[in-house]
Amino acid sequence: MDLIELDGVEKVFDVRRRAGLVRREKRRVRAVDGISFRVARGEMVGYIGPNGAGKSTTIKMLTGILTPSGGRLRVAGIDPARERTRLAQRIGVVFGQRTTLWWDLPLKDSYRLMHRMYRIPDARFRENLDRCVELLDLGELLDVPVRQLSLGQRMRGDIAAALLHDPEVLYLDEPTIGLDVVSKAKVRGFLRDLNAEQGTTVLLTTHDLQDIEQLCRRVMVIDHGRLMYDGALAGLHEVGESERTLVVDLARELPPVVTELARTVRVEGPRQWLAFPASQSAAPLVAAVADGYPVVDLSVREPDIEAVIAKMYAERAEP
Ligand SMILES: Nc1ncnc2c1ncn2[C@@H]1O[C@H](COP(=O)(O)OP(=O)(O)OP(=O)(O)O)[C@@H](O)[C@H]1O
Repeated sequence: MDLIELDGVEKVFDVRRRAGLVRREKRRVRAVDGISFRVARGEMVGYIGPNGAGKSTTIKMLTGILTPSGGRLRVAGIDPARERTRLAQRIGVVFGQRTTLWWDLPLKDSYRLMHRMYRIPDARFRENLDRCVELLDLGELLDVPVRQLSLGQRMRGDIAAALLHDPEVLYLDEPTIGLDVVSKAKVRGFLRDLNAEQGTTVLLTTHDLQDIEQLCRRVMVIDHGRLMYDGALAGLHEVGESERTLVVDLARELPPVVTELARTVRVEGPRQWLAFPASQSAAPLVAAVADGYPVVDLSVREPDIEAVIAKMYAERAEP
């Protein structure tokens, strides 16, 4: 069953900006320009794009904070803008850059307030809180005011807050921003387990492509308010025409390897780097190199997803 449905959704902002001392110019910004997609229950989907692409605007429409200018949007069968309060019971939201917790209160008091706000049955609240406290390592932090928490601790506190009422859908906007390697690993591990064990549907916006690589099988790329790609992460390599690299260790220093199957892009002593299209098998290249050169060792490096996406954005930006 599809939990999130968008059909030709648009959001247009009218912005006034100064065009001289007194004159003001009206400008229309198409932040979201006719987006359609479906997310099935239990999916974990990455939603990525460069700055200003329209990601936050989409998330805000999905939570009901913003009303679409056009198109049709449903979350769990609910029109978010019309029934924002009813939808709030079904969704959880985490904004990495902002907290939903009460700054001066100890973490546990924020949770108590949410208990009441969302009218969560006592037993369910206790069970969910216990699970989050254990899995997100919050035990020592419950009595600490939020303003005294580190960024990573606060983020874990925020994720717990978003899950106390058992939402079916969780929107995460930059959940690992500014976190160190250990905290990132903790957050990612928790989200992976949450999705696998509770079946929570997750829509994840991030600039950290490792979040996507480690968590999402499906990724959507948005740019200038339009959906540019929707599919498996692996498929992005083909769209981005990326290359894999065959690293060859030769028995001695030799001139660059010549083969029509690849380009030799780097030579350092007896080691050479040969780039070839990611969509092609490495086998014929390996055979050709081993046949013509004194090979001691070989390894294949996969394309760097960040390079693929950067290339994709750059190509789209060209007129
Ligand atoms: N309230 C608003 N009023 C006017 N324009 C807005 C408003 N909110 C967003 N925009 C514009 O809409 C476009 C999309 O913005 P949005 O915040 O959705 O991008 P984003 O993909 O989330 O970017 P980032 O990665 O920087 O957070 C931008 O051009 C932005 O300036």
